[in-house]
Amino acid sequence: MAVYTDINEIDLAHFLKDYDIGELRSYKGIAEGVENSNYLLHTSKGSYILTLYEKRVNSNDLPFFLGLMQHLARKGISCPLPVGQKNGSSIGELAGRPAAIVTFLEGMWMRRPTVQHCHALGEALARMHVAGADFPMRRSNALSVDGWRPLWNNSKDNADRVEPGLANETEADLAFFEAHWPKHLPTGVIHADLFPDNVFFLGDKLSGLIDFYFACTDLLAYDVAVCLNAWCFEKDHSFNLTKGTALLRGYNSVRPLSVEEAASLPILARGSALRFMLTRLYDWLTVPEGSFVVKKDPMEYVRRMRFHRQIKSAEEYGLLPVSAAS
Ligand SMILES: Nc1ncnc2c1ncn2[C@@H]1O[C@H](COP(=O)(O)OP(=O)(O)OP(=O)(O)O)[C@@H](O)[C@H]1O
Ligand SMILES: N[C@@H](CCO)C(=O)O
Repeated sequence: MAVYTDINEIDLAHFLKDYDIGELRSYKGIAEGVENSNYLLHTSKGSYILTLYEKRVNSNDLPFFLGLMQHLARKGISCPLPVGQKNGSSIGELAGRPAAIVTFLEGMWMRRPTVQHCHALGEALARMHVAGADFPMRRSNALSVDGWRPLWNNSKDNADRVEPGLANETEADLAFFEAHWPKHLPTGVIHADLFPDNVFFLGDKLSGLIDFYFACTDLLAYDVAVCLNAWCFEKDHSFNLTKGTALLRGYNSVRPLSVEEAASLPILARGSALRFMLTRLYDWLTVPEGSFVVKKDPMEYVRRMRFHRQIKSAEEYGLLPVSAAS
């Protein structure tokens, strides 16, 4: 569960004096999430989410994350809106942690996304990319190709404990990406972690995007690749072509991928599978048993890496040829 930092009602009431969100009626920790501590607040003015940023979030990045949510919300993207303090700042401190309050989004995330959900997700992702185009701040992606080797160096000696041969397999992939990673594709603001648990729906209608704490400036098509990995594989690890087609069709209906982006999709999908394998592997090997962090299975993403190695073109993910798509 993700409540690493405990708060008490006295400190919370004191913290809330800096905000104009009414009287506190109740608060409770939210079990979901991995990175930060989240609380649901009910006040006389409504419901809010209080986030205490834990060690893995660099407080220097908070103005980017919170500024981005403000920018996207202003452009009509449904995402949490940071609530300003009376002095205008959106970042405070509580229990020794940087903390922020954002508006509560209605909806729930889909444990088993359908083809319709994948289509809606593709559309929403493209809308977010378009809305982010004039966001003035930049943040480089610490978890792109240059960041993978340092991350890998922490795990490589123990990787074969997860599966014999994984160390050599990963080394070969890293060398491949370092030599071939695309550099000249369109860039902009990407979410970089738009998994189903970060997308809320009310029925089949997408109601909002949350968790912008990996957002950064990077290749837009990389975000599409992350979503293909996160949304279009089934529990038995097979790729669902119908879901891939729906996701890409949804995306293309708002922001058509260029020919170059489409051609790079296989390497981007393979690279983003490696990125999630590496962070999962690190947690798998380092987070002690019985800790609050829910460890996710790195092998799920090793299987995806193997799948993407066989892919020759974006059509195999369901991208329709340009003439058929229009
Ligand atoms: N604005 C919001 N409105 C409604 N619920 C929210 C909101 N923000 C967060 N939550 C709830 O808190 C949970 C955890 O949030 P979030 O995903 O941001 O946490 P996290 O620790 O950064 O997790 P991770 O990075 O592992 O996805 C969500 O699954 C959701 O239940
Ligand atoms: N979405 C990530 C975890 C949190 O960012 C994963 O599934 O590995």
